[in-house]
Amino acid sequence: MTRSPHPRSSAAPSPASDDVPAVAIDGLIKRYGELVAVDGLSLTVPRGEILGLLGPNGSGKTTTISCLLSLLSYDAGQVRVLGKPMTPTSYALKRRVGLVPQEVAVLDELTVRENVDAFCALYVTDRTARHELVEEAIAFVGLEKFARFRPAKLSGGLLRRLNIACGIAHRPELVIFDEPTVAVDPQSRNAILEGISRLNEQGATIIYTSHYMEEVEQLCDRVVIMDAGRQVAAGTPRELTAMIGTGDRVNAELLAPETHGEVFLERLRRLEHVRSASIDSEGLLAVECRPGSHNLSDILSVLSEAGVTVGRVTSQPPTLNDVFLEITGRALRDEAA
Ligand SMILES: Nc1ncnc2c1ncn2[C@@H]1O[C@H](COP(=O)(O)OP(=O)(O)OP(=O)(O)O)[C@@H](O)[C@H]1O
Repeated sequence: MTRSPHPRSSAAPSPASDDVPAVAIDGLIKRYGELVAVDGLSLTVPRGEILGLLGPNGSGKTTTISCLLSLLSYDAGQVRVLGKPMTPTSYALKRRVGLVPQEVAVLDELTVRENVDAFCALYVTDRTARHELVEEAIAFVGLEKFARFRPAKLSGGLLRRLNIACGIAHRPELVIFDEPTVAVDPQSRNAILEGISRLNEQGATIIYTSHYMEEVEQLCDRVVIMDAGRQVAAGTPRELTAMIGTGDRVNAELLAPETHGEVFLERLRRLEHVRSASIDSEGLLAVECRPGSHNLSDILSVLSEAGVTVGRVTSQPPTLNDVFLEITGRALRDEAA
């Protein structure tokens, strides 16, 4: 997705309407029988933002999106999109929003071009205008060479790109991506993330749901972390990682780990900036530091004094997974396939 630029969203916000958030959700509750899938969620997305909704499978992201678009009824709460209440029959409002759903939703009997045209026709009736929009959307996702192909001939990554073209061809002001990179090869994944950034640069507000914290960290201005239908934390990736008690993680590959006792681990744990130290079954030493500065040389000195020889040493700043772990006691990845 690196070809011709997609022009600014057709109804780019006027300066006056910039004050109206793209999305305002207040006290949303959605139950499926006994199960509370969304539990009192409130969320505001200012215009121009890329908001990441991050949470493990089943945390309520898709249900939130479906309620937001009035594709599902809900039990309590209010939803306003681009300043207006969203209802099942808000057709004019829906024209200003694009959804790229989690499951690829295209028509098998139509070609790539016909698919994009069919989705665009839901919102744009004028054929000439639509022709231009369709060609732009196909170029935007880099599918020009495949325009005459049917979906069955496309790889998983290309199918995802077609799914995106179908969701954005009508140039929506707000675009919602629901886990668009699941089961996608790295090249297509990068192309998708790049394309989303470009859409945002051209004026679209983005909501991006994912259980891949790396993508959310890379792409999003602000992140809302969900668990069991609730918002458990919100902020920029930097704010979120700064608010927890975990600092950098130092990992060191221990050579002949079986020859070392536990004594040096105890010494490491006594260092002022060390929060925890452990060795996994493969002989990898993991030292979790406290936030702020830490002294790698202290750690290496303890190892050297104890006669421990190390291979590769790495140091990583805290991630959104650490944030999730600290708040919920579970890792995002445990539940995310
Ligand atoms: N139609 C439904 N009927 C009953 N329960 C449902 C239905 N859809 C979703 N759920 C349940 O609601 C909860 C939230 O699901 P939802 O799909 O919104 O989560 P998610 O964070 O989007 O996860 P995923 O990435 O797996 O889709 C889960 O426990 C799920 O099993």
